[in-house]
Amino acid sequence: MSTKRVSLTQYLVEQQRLHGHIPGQLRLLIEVVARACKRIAISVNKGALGDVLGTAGTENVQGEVQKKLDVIANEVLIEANEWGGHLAAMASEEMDGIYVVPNRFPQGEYMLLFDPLDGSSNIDVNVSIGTIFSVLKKPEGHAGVSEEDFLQPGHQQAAAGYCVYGPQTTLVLTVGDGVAMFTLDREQGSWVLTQDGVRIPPDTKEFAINMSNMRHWAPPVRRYIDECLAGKEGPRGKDFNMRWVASMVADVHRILTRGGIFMYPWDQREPDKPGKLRLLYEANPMSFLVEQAGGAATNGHQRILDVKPSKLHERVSVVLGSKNEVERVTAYHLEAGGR
Ligand SMILES: O=P(O)(O)OC[C@H]1O[C@](O)(COP(=O)(O)O)[C@@H](O)[C@@H]1O
Ligand SMILES: [Mg+2]
Ligand SMILES: [Mg+2]
Repeated sequence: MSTKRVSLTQYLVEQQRLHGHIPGQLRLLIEVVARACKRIAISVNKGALGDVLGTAGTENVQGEVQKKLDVIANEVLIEANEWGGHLAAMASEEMDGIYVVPNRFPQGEYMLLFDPLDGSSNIDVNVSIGTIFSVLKKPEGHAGVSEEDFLQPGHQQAAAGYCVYGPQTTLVLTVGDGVAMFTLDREQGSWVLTQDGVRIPPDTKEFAINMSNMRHWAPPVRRYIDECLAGKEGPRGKDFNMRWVASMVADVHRILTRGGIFMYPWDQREPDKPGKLRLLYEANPMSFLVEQAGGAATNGHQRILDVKPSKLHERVSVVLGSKNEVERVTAYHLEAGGR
């Protein structure tokens, strides 16, 4: 496919018609999500002019202080999608339970999960933030929809993606046939395909981790980072670079663009929590994208996409990116046993 002015709609129609990858309902659902992201991008760009910075004065179910944009982005996604007619229910980082689409709206067979605003700590300092989403099919065989229906392993996702609000606004998408990137053309108001068949190189010299947590890490993570830090003279025989944006969307976008490894591992500050990031609407969609681009994603012990969730806001340890590095970190965990 030529990358010359192919719109998101054209790309999706092609996926639907020529390759038979996606049903019509899913195509339209993705278009609604993309439209919502455009609206969120407008609010993000307004910043102080739109009175969207700062805290909302409320907390979400996970005890995190909500920023105004967390709340705005959540509302935009719900409002856009409940009219779409393709959904049975939605779930979000910012909502305690699931949101069943009321029956005054048209009903559909999909379920949408999202982190409406990822990288909240970067909103007020004008650093890249994003929206992450995951699409599941509602299980057949029963009427209605419950929280239980959302607890599917990530390999069952029908589609996943994110939108990064940075120097450019970019939508990154997979429907299970590779990864495509679309850049928002603000003058035209349209998403233009700017990269198809995204590939993550298997090797890298760049890692992303919050180093301030080093003293709390488990030994396998410590071992991996120590070896990277030892550089040319160490066991890896090469110098490594480090990047940490602290917006998962931006860190994963860099990895999809030029490779690297991203880790938010379990640590001993809260030993009962498997990690900081959420499985269903952060780790799963990102893992689907990374695998579709030839990378790997594990929780240190197993493929993230094979983890069977037990609750909606479940957390997970995350190691993702360049395949050979992710396999190395996973091997260190398996050798060490335990965490
Ligand atoms: O501030 P820390 O500990 O480095 O954590 C950064 C991580 O937290 C997150 O911001 C969590 O996402 P939310 O902003 O959606 O809560 C990730 O995007 C990022 O990777
Ligand atoms: Mg997040
Ligand atoms: Mg968030």
